[in-house]
Formats: sequence, C-alpha cells, structure tokens
Amino acid sequence: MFLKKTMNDVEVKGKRVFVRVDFNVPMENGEITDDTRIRAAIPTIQQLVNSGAKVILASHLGRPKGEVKEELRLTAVGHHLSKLIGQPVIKLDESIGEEVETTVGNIKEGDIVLLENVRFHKGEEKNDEELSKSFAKLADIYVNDAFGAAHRAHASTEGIAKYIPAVSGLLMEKELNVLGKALSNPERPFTAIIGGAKVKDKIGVIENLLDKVDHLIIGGGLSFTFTKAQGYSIGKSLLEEDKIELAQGFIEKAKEKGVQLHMPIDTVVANEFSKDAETKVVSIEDIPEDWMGLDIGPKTAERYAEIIKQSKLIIWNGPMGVFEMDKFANGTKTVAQAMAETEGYTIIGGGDSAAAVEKFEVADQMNHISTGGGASLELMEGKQLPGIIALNDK
Ligand SMILES: Nc1ncnc2c1ncn2[C@@H]1O[C@H](COP(=O)(O)OP(=O)(O)OP(=O)(O)O)[C@@H](O)[C@H]1O
Ligand SMILES: O=C(O)[C@H](O)COP(=O)(O)O
Repeated sequence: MFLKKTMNDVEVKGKRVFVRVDFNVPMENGEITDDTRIRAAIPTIQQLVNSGAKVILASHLGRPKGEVKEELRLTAVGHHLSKLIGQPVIKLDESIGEEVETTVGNIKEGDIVLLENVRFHKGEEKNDEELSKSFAKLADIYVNDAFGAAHRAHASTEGIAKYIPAVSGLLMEKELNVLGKALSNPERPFTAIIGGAKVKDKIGVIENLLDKVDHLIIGGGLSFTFTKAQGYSIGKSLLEEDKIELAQGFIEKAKEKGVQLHMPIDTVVANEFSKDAETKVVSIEDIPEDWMGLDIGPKTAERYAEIIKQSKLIIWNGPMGVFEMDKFANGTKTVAQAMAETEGYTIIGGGDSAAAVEKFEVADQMNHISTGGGASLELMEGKQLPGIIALNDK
C-alpha cells in the first residue's frame, strides 16, 4: 500500500504542475541510445495533459556539477519526447528565473514545457533552499515521477516539496508498489539473484534480503570473494580481500536463517581480461593460479535456472559475468532466459541487469523492469528514499 498522495488525489485542471522526471538517459554523440526512462514517464505526462494541466517538466542529465555543459543540455531529450507524445514540447535554456517564469505564466492547458538540466545550478545537488523556492515559484503543484533519482535529496527532488503541494506521479507509484510489495509481502518461494562487480556495492542489499528471501543466488565478479571465503583458490579473479570475513558471515547467517544460499560450483576462466582470451570451464575448486573467472560455469547456470523456474517471485540485480563479451555472456543469458520462462513474477532491479535483458531480447517478458539503478538498490537495502518521504501523506 502506497501511503503518499498521488496525482490522482489532486485537481490539476488549469494548474501549473512542476513534474520532476528522470530523463537521465544514456547519450552518444548527442543521440539518445536508450529512451526507456522517457517512455516510462509518458503515462504521467499524458494524463496531466489530458486533464488540462499546464505541464512543466524538470530533469537532470549526467553530472555537470553545477556548470553549464553544452553536451548535457536536454534539447535532444525534448525533441525525442515531442515525437513520442505527438505534440510540441517547449524546451527552455534555463530552469529558473524571470524568462522561465514569464513563459510558464503564459502557457495554456495541455501545453508541455521542458526546463533545462537542473544540475546546471550548484544548488540542485546541495538541496539549496533558494533554488528549491525558485522551482516552487514556477508551479501550483509538484509531482515527483523521478523514481530513478528518488534516493537523492536535491532541490528538485526533495527541497521543492516543502513549498507547494507534493504528490507522486504514476511511474513513482508503480515502482514503489511493485518493489515495496515484493519486499514486504512476497509470494514464496522468493528468490533474489545478486551479481555485478563488487561485494562492497551489495552489502546492504544482501544483508536486508537475507531476512526476506528463500533463495539467495550469488554470481558475477563479487562471487569470487564468496568462493575465497569457502576456502578455495580463485587465481586472478576479482577479490575484495577486506570483504572475505563479511562473506563468511553471510554464509553463516544464511544457514541460521534457513535461507538457501547458492554460490557457483563451476566457472568460465580466462587467461586475460579480453574478448579474445583463451577460456576453459573448471570446477570451482580447480581455478588455475594464473587464470581469472569471468562467468559462472554451465552447471551453475543450469542450477540457477532451475531455482528461478521453481520460484514464485524473483528479483535480479547485477550480471552473472562479463556479459558484454560473448565468451562470458552465457551465465547472464541463461539466467535472463530462465527469467523469461518462469511462471514466477520477475523484477529487474535496473542498471546492468536491465541492459542484459535488453541485450538477450527478453525484456518484454519481464513483469517489471525498474527505471532506477541506485534507487532500487537502496529500496532493496530497506532504506527510505528522501524523494518519497518528502511527498504529502494520504
Ligand atoms: N567475474 C567478473 N569479473 C569481472 N567483472 C565482472 C565479472 N562479472 C561481472 N562483471 C562486470 O560487472 C559489471 C557490472 O557490475 P555493477 O556492479 O556495475 O553492475 P550492477 O550491479 O548491475 O549495478 P548498476 O546498477 O550500477 O549497473 C559488468 O560490467 C560486468 O562486466
Ligand atoms: O541514473 C541514475 O541512477 C539516476 O538518474 C541518478 O543519477 P545520479 O547517480 O547521477 O544521481
């Protein structure tokens, strides 16, 4: 149950509505390479337009650190949004100030304005009071639909909510309902798959999930610290020496809590970190001294696929290997396909796992792909997100 007011709880007709979206999309040479986040914001924007709101969109793009960076302007995003939504988008070159105030004062019901990158102002990331007030001055209502940035307490994600009525958008509500329900009232068996590069980034997540899941599956670069903790040699595989004890602690804790912790039983090793490396499959206890594990092995992948298919709810965060290189993509691909085939409810926790299900062409078979990387990780860690706390209670 979502306990914050949503845009369905307020009258927006004729009102100027400041909508914080997360249009922080990947770009190459001025072109948007993945528009998922823009498409995900369309239902909110469309509903506001249809309801006769005057829509003022704000977002960050990249990390310009309080300076104007030409390549981080939102101009291309504005063009793309206009194409997707089928109506003009008035793109401004500033996000505050007199000119912006005049423009938003003159727009009509159903019009869409897109402000410039809010991180061109130093006050954004500092959650500066003056900047928050300048944003608030532009509108009658604040809608936060930027789930991907909800873990940031910034002027346009948190500060502004102190000055005008503040509610969630439809994407924000959906993300929180799906992830929130999974974490508070999961269908069982509940399985979490944790991969990616480093243990250090996933400590909080593993800790929190050990209290909730039936199966915890470990893969990716971080699995080698667990392998080492089990007493095996790992050659030149990724190791976080200072996290070995922690991994041992997780193995113990899983036993105490009756969580089935699954770690790799075999691995694809390579003689160097390269797409052209020499490779072989070895049992986890046989990793040669000069080689590095860059993917889970086929037996491990099959085992993980079985567990996924027997689960009612599965959350996946982080790839099983260096899936960007074909020779080390099999583990991540097998997991992605099992996620597509399972009858359980599948949630992708954003970031690289979202890129992986796209790459293996199973994205449309997932039940939910989160638009937040850091934000969904923090939710999985059991943290409260400042962008959500700031909204008005129901
Ligand atoms: N065995 C391995 N050795 C080295 N690198 C690995 C290994 N397995 C996976 N990786 C790399 O880890 C990277 C992904 O890790 P990272 O922790 O950044 O991703 P993530 O958990 O999906 O997080 P984010 O949401 O930030 O993208 C990939 O680029 C992948 O190549
Ligand atoms: O891409 C993201 O995870 C969000 O847009 C937040 O971006 P940030 O990590 O630069 O704050």
